[in-house]
Amino acid sequence: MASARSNLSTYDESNVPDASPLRFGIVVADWNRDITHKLYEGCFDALLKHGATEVNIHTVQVPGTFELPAAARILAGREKLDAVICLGCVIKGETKHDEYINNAVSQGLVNLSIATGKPYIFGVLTPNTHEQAVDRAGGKYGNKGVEAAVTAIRMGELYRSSQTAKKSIGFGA
Ligand SMILES: Nc1c(NC[C@H](O)[C@H](O)[C@H](O)CO)[nH]c(=O)[nH]c1=O
Ligand SMILES: CC(=O)[C@@H](O)COP(=O)(O)O
Repeated sequence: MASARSNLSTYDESNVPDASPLRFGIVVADWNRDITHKLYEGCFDALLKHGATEVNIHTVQVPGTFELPAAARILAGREKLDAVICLGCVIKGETKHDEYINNAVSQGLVNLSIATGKPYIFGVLTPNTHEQAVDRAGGKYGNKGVEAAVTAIRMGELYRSSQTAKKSIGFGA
């Protein structure tokens, strides 16, 4: 459903678990930083709103969206995390470069999620214009960073409970 019909910042709060036990990574791309920093603000505030603590939110910045999967994997190897949120904005140019970035990053993050069992969240805007990005970074269609945070809380809780179950029946983490 298009963002115009389903605001990115609107969700069922009763469906969001307590985030206080959860540990999050956030990786933010510098490209289009006027947009990505708005995504980060929305994401960070949404995590805190649902109980996450600042000490459990680990943030790194990378040059561009293409670097998000590698940095996310590095961060997940350095910190014990229940979910890793990746924030970027790839605005269509004259060539197909945007398609190569977006396809690589989306595939990379889903591959990481499936291979590791840990949720890597795709918080990347792929607009045709800067205006479309503004609309989705705290504008009239909400904030993609909020959507990414809520997804990370729900998936992070699922991951953490799976790790707890493993320990309870004797499997290592
Ligand atoms: N054009 C955009 C880029 N391009 C840079 C790539 O993400 C990458 O850093 C470079 O290809 C070197 O590996 N990145 C964005 O995040 N957004 C863009 O619109
Ligand atoms: C998506 C991008 O990397 C963008 O800056 C490329 O622009 P262009 O396709 O006009 O070279």
